[in-house]
Amino acid sequence: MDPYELATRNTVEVVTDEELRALIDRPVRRVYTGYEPSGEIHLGHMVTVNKLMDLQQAGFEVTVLIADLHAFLNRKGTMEEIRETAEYNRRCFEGLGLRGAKYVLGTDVQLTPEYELAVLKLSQAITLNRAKRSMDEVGRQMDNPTVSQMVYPIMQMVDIATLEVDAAVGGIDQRKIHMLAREHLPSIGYPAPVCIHTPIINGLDGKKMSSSAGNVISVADSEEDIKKKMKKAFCPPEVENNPVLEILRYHVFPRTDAVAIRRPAKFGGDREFAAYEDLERAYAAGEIHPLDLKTAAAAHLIDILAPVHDYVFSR
Ligand SMILES: N[C@@H](Cc1ccc(O)cc1)C(=O)O
Repeated sequence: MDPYELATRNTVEVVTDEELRALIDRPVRRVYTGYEPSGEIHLGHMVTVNKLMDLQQAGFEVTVLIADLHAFLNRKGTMEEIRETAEYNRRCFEGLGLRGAKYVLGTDVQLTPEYELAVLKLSQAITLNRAKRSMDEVGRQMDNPTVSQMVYPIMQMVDIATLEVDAAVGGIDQRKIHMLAREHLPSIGYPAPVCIHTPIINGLDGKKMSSSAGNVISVADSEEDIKKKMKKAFCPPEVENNPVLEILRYHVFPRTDAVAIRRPAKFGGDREFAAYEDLERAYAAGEIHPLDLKTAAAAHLIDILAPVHDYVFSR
């Protein structure tokens, strides 16, 4: 696959397309994603992990920021609690295939005088209103935001300059922060980053994904857990809001050449798909039973996650 196609497949938006094309022509190109340390690394995180792997294959140098201070500012726990999950998360990302990436812990780069000065400069240029709105889909309990949650997006902007990356990858929920970065980083002497946005996928029940709702599959899940959860997954006969199809599209196809759907002979026997679009078309046409779709998705997901699970927990 050519670098442009690798960079853009399964994205919802690239800002801007021309800038991405120009970047791909440069001999050295750097991209990053930041993650707040999280109790479990799950299918939601894996959408951007897969995109970073695409970009690595497209010749980008990849940095993964484990944003411990950001998690703290966003009221996700004490610094000690967050520190503990940070190391675990790094193992998960490596296990998922992000080897050879540069891993940076937020607190290791965010407490220098230069970083602080950049934060202060930008904080003087950005209105409270813009800062707050940029956190709409990222901040916790934003009906009652803290000052730290206004510092958060500004630090995220300064991360881009500090890590010296040309491009930022994130879910579409990062869009408003990224737009602020594009607008304001030039004022501190740093070029506007190219922004690559991936979709936010639904939980297994078709509702908003959340670890506490238990509607996610994570790296910590065993084969049995995955089977059980997939069996219960919401899988309507249509293409819209279908979490099983989303798993096949964003997690299975990027990591495999072909997906086999096993069907009883009386329903036409097995079928194999080399591209997601073909499978989606067949499903929409009623040629694949939801149960057979689920079984195939579960089997592939197990193949993908079992070695990750082993890597993370075999110590
Ligand atoms: N805002 C990201 C985390 C993040 C933090 C700092 C960054 O520089 C980048 C990303 C999230 O919602 O999880």
